[in-house]
Amino acid sequence: MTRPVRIIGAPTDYGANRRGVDMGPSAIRYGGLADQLADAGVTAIDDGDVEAPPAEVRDPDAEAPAEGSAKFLRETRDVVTSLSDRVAETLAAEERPLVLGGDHSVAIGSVTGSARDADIGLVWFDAHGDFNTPATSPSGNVHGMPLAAVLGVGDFADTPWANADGLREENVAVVGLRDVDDVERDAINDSDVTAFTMSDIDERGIDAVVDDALEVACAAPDGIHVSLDLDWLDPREAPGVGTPVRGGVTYREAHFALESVARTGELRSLELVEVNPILDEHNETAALATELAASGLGKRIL
Ligand SMILES: NC(=[NH2+])NCCC[C@H](N)C(=O)O
Ligand SMILES: [Mn+2]
Ligand SMILES: [Mn+2]
Repeated sequence: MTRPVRIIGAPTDYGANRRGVDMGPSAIRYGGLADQLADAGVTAIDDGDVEAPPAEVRDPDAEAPAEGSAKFLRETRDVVTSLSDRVAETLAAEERPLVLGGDHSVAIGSVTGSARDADIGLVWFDAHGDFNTPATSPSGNVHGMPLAAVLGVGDFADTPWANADGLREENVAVVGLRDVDDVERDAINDSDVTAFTMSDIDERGIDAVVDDALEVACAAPDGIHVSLDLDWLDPREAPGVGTPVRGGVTYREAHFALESVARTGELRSLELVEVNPILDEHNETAALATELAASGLGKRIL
């Protein structure tokens, strides 16, 4: 399946704890995305960015819920709703969306768009569970909530714009967990999502864990969405992220995982999130994101 790739930037930082991740799409483009995709042998069309006014431009008090519940949820809704449409239109045109974040809240748009009129699987590569809800979040940051949002977990059951129609917990795998909040841990354990921690990777190796994760996701009939939070990698490899956690996967483990994604032939849509160029070292995290995208889209060593 060599569908053309359509690049869609979602330059938000509403959901993050640190500013700057809204510059992620530029950093990733500047970091060599077009060249990497050419190396992967894919035709890429850059669709520019969805509209996402900087947080300063909006009135943060307008209809904002109380601090600690969900900050900038209204702004997030506006952006992810248009992103969701762009992703769905891209798929309807037989193209493959490549979404560039932005903070991880943009996944609400990518996943709802990808799961519109389709039953999809989801692989979530992340140090974090992103399984909080406005009621359980310790921070109020929506980037810690998108997986719960698309699955309609807890109070997100009453937030239809954030729920993905064609996604079931049984087809969701999270890989690389190492920083999970207490209530979030219970919610993950109570769900039908399959979660693999860094300890699972230590014990079984990246190949066994990624194989299992892909089996969970690829059981869905219409392909998989892959959401790659760059904080999945160890901060030594990916310093340019807002919520770094020690003990992440290595450079080669990450490439291997994305190469495994490409081998399934089931990749429907892909996103790269949480690249923060302000915190980065010479744009290396953005450049790494472009390389991993290429591996996911079929770039091979030989
Ligand atoms: N996409 C991310 N980087 N998420 C980090 C979430 C951190 C923490 N669990 C929170 O809810 O605030
Ligand atoms: Mn994360
Ligand atoms: Mn995340």
